[in-house]
Amino acid sequence: MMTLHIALAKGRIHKQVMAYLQESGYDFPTYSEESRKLIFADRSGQLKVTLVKSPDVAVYVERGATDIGIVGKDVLVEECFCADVYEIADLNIGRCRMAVAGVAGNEPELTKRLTIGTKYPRIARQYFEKNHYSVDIVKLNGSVELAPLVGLADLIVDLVETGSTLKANGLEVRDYIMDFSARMICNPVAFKLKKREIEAICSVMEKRKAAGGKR
Ligand SMILES: Nc1ncnc2c1ncn2[C@@H]1O[C@H](COP(=O)(O)OP(=O)(O)OP(=O)(O)O)[C@@H](O)[C@H]1O
Ligand SMILES: O=P(O)(O)OC[C@H]1O[C@H](OP(=O)(O)OP(=O)(O)O)[C@H](O)[C@@H]1O
Repeated sequence: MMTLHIALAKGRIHKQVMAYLQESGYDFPTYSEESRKLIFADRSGQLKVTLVKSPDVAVYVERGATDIGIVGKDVLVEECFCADVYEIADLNIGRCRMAVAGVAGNEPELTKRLTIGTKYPRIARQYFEKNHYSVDIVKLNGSVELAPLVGLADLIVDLVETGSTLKANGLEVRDYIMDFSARMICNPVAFKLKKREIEAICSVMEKRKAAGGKR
């Protein structure tokens, strides 16, 4: 077997996937959640894992720097990565929904041009265009829930899982746009050359999915 190189989206996804891999018997001697290292080899030589920022996962895979990658579908849709990599599995982890939200009980005047705060400008623009709203999109990089509280935006478009961040900040969902989960993507050349290795890792992840995707 050849070594399979995987790019994992840093954050929730890498933590969950590394826990799965370790529970499934892969041993990464130099890995810990706190480590500042970015690349980890498994003792058996089967896997090498690289931690990268979410929007970069498909870049590494597309260019063949890694064979496969694991990243949220939200990022793939926003970055429009679909043509040059294969999406080979829905891992059923990192499940969340993209929602439009605003200050609870405070509906904005829909006839005026609305300002929308979001980490996902493309998804937000498409949604409001489809619904015939005229909007200004303000691209933010996190803590998006703050924007309507300080007058930076009328509404936000952001991910919701439990709803606790919205609730803690006095916001409510106005509409749901799409559901998302983590996907495995593959470089087309690696898909041919490392078929066996890719099938092996897919079956490890499938077992976890069948077990309910819980740690
Ligand atoms: N609250 C959530 N619950 C479940 N999955 C989530 C949640 N927020 C995000 N995700 C999913 O996990 C992926 C990674 O999100 P995470 O917040 O860990 O990283 P990130 O936002 O890229 O990190 P940062 O912006 O801090 O660099 C997202 O792209 C999405 O698919
Ligand atoms: O519905 P909940 O379970 O509360 O989860 C939703 C929150 O999780 C994500 O933020 P994250 O923790 O990634 O922080 P960020 O604001 O830095 O992106 C998302 O952007 C929401 O803010």
